[in-house]
Amino acid sequence: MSGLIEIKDLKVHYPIRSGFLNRVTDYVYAVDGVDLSFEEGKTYGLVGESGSGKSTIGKAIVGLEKITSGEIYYNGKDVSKEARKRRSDYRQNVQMIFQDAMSSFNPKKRIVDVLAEPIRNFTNMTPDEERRRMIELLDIVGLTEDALTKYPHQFSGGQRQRIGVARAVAINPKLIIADEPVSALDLSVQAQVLNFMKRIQEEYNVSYLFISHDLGVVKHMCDEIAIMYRGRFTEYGNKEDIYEDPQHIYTRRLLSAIPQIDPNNRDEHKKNRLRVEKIYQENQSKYFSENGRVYDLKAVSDTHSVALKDVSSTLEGGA
Ligand SMILES: Nc1ncnc2c1ncn2[C@@H]1O[C@H](COP(=O)(O)OP(=O)(O)OP(=O)(O)O)[C@@H](O)[C@H]1O
Repeated sequence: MSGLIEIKDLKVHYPIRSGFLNRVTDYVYAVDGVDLSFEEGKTYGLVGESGSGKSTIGKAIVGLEKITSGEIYYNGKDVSKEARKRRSDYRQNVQMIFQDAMSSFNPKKRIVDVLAEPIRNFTNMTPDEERRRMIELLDIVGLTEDALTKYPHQFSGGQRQRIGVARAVAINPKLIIADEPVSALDLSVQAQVLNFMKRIQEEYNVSYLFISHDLGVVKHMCDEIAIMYRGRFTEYGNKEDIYEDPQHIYTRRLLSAIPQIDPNNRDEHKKNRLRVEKIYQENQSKYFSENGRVYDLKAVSDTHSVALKDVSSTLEGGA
């Protein structure tokens, strides 16, 4: 056993019920035999098309989804049964950031209560220590103490997501599952949140499982990458190998959907970035078309590369 947390042959099958008696007639094999080993302070990317099972893996690891079979080893012990217990040592060490902080925060709770919840659940801090910890957490995500008395709706989407990051790291977890953490944000804000996540990693040596459909963001954030297709990993490896020498046809197809822009050509990069941001701001919509092709603007982000995902064929196929 080498990793901090090890996932062995993880399966999550959802029963499909039908008929008058509501009998189980089939299963959705959402996750169907996945192995993953997390080391300290590293970021693992999980990419794949919609419905391939990415979120289900994340939820199963954090204990929000019941696993059908497989093991989760933490400190050398199989904790797959305790993963769903609210206050176990494992649950303290594996936290989650959701795509939309607005829906994961209770709108009636002030930020002081949002941040205090994990601290009170998992630590024995005095009220003074608790407050100091909250101010330290806000500081690391670029916010000040006055945020504590406000409500979630009083912040911008990016600020809320930064508070989500602060809450996830509040009790020093070893692993944070980040499920599409920036895909609901405007392009200009995405990079900011990602940079705060990187800074937190440097400070606390936390590992991330970074779930995204955006290969540009994954390239920027991750050390190791798993490509997922129909509940399984079709390819797994370090970033360089996956991007420079993809072995599997499905990975090649995913990568080729994103035209790469030479990262050394800064002028070109900047010009494209500004162009894409302008298009996004003007359109405020997911898709935009140019020269007969349709592009997915939400697939555009990342501080180092700018790319438009050509989704013409998907749309034509789905129409
Ligand atoms: N509670 C559920 N009951 C039945 N099927 C489910 C349930 N949750 C997810 N699924 C199915 O499991 C499969 C994997 O879903 P999952 O949400 O993990 O995919 P994903 O790769 O995260 O997709 P997306 O990128 O769209 O979020 C899909 O076919 C989905 O419809």
